[in-house]
Amino acid sequence: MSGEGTERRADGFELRDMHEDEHEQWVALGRRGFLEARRATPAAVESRRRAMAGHRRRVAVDAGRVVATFRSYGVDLPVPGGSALAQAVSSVVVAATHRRRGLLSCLMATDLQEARERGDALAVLIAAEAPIYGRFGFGAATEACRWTLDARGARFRGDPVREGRVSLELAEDADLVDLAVPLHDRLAARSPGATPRDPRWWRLALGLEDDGSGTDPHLQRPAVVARDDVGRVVGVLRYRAVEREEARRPATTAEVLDLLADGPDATTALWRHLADLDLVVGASAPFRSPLEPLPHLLVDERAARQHERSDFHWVRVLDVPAALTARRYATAGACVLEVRDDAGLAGGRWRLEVGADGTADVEATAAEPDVVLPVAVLGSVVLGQVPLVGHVAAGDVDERTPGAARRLGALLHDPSAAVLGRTWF
Ligand SMILES: CC(=O)SCCNC(=O)CCNC(=O)[C@H](O)C(C)(C)COP(=O)(O)OP(=O)(O)OC[C@H]1O[C@@H](n2cnc3c(N)ncnc32)[C@H](O)[C@@H]1OP(=O)(O)O
Repeated sequence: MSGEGTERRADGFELRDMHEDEHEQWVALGRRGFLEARRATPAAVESRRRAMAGHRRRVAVDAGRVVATFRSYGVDLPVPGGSALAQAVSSVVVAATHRRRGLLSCLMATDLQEARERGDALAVLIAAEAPIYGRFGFGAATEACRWTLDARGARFRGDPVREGRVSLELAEDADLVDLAVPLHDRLAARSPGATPRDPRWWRLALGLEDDGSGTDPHLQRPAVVARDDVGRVVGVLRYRAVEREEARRPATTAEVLDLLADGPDATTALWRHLADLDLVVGASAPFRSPLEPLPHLLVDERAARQHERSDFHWVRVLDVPAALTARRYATAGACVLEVRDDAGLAGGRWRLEVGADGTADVEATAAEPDVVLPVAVLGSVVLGQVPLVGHVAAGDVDERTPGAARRLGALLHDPSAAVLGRTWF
């Protein structure tokens, strides 16, 4: 270290907090790093500055130029039945001229160490590519997929709209910020891994504020709000038409931008609304949970299809007792688990004891372990969405007591459908 918070590497690169006058370089590097075609407008540069205020922003600097960026900030990450203090990691970019020289590795090591020292239980991110983060102890903890609905073939089993339990109304973009924020927060609180969306998130998504991501405020994006019989907002749907015509017949698809639904009536009403649109042959909804109930709403379940299923949130455990006691469990049980962590942050041997009320006690122990697993596997299963059984079958889990991995898997599993959606940390 040379100076507070500054590290000068043998190759001369300086790793340190970003100076405020380097913000424009930060934004430019980010846009180049993600191969975006458009330069950031001055409004977008300012918007990014506001968005990142209060976040930890680290850079690598080579001869006065910012060549790498790394941002992190604290979130209350929803976990089954509660939430855990977590470090959200974002804006990870190394200039194309400076890659594979260990810059990300240095920035990540410092950030995870600081998060651990601050007392964060977890770190979380959304990976640009799957091979990047496993080496840092992250495991894929939620999955997302694209659901398509063949509107012409879709017949729904019930009709909650006609029964009057949910009513739909058109909404203007400007009104949606106030309507959607409380609904999303309510749903996210019970959705492991859900990413926070503050009013600014919505203003950007709605094109009411420019962050340079190219959201065009002139595009038509119809929006519908669902209310229950006492007028409470229980659903928000936004979509855009992807127009096509084949042989003088419409082949347009409704691409879902947001579909937030609290309960089966709202879920059915919003999917039915998409299926009933005129001039549209189908709906396509990216970044949804694979547990979306859509097929179960239909007479012909095959009118709904899952595509592009893939990892979404990646989680790294920083503090095993804090991570395991933050969540609730569906069944009682006990297990001694040994966590292996090459980075020396979270390794150890712990006795997990879950009581009948679903809360856990976790204590360090010298007892022989029932199960030995790498920290990345624990990160993958700690939100309850990814089953342990797949990791066992892959040989990543060392089961020392017969049947213990299956019992631990049953303790950790929480099959609640995550609220995902287009999102960013
Ligand atoms: C949370 C987020 O922000 S996700 C966004 C990630 N950013 C991007 O995808 C933008 C484009 N890519 C980049 O900017 C860079 O390639 C980064 C940030 C992904 C990696 O930065 P680098 O400084 O090159 O990583 P670093 O040199 O520390 O690599 C460490 C190891 O990871 C491997 N690695 C890094 N990136 C990748 C990748 N995309 N695919 C496969 N392996 C990778 C390296 O090969 C290296 O392996 P080794 O130790 O066996 O030699």
